[in-house]
Amino acid sequence: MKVRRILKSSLPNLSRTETWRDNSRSIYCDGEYAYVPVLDGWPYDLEIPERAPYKGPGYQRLGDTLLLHGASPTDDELNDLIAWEQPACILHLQEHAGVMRLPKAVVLYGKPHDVTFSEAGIFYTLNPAEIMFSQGNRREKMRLRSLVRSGEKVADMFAGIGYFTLTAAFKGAEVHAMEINRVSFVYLIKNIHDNYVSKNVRAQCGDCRDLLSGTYDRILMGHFDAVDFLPHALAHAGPGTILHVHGVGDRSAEVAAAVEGAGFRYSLSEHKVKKYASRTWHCVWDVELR
Ligand SMILES: C[S@@+](CC[C@H](N)C(=O)[O-])C[C@H]1O[C@@H](n2cnc3c(N)ncnc32)[C@H](O)[C@@H]1O
Repeated sequence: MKVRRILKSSLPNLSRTETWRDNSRSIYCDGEYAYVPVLDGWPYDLEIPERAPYKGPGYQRLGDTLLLHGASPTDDELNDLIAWEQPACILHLQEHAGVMRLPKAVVLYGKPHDVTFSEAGIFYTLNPAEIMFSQGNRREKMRLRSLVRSGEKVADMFAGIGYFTLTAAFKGAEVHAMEINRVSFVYLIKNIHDNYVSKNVRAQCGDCRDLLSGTYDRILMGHFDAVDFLPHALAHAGPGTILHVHGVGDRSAEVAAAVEGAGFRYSLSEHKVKKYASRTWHCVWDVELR
């Protein structure tokens, strides 16, 4: 592979739009130097051997931090991954525990820290050792983006660091974001500010059951136990309100029973968000009240 050798410290000044740069290949770093792949026909400093592709366990990248799920990697797999991705930190996520879905993470390499990354034009900052971020919800965020209309009054009962709040605010909705975990709430406020949607979001730290107020056009219930919170959500809904109720497995009958119990006529549709376990899906039920 033909490369130009530059100081690693000057990487932030290197533009992706340099005409000589081969963006289809990754930059290789070794010590204080970075080796930037060069397109055919352009001057280069040296040729280095093609790297064998990484074949170890799958991982998720958030900024400069890698997250591994499932079985622990062997030492060889870990070393291959470090050489391949050159991360600052690698975490092995074992579970998301309790109602706050707090990650239980073992640090395999480096030191956990705040990471910033963008997804579909929205910037997120969080510390992945303290807060969950599911990239599997990306399709659901895109779906929400296509549904939300400017000026809608939206409640996000489980806002986390802003996964759905920011998406709705970007579409011009007036979002009431509620989050019980103080650590997540600090990131939520930062992410609202950093994405310039402060005028569209009212964020409150506390239990959504106590914070819901008035009637909403749309209610986002992004928690696996959302069905249990339906009576509280329905007390702040009216004809025309749309609820997005998340859950694992088939809980549509429970959703229907809660909505009927509150005296509403409704239409209900199910959407798959991501695979949760073999033959079990994380689903969202859209309920439109009449
Ligand atoms: C699954 S996480 C984040 C959900 C996010 N919408 C997503 O799609 O990834 C659920 C969040 O709900 C928060 N939470 C749990 N119970 C809550 C409650 N009663 N009121 C407000 N927030 C709550 C947790 O702290 C957590 O940040």
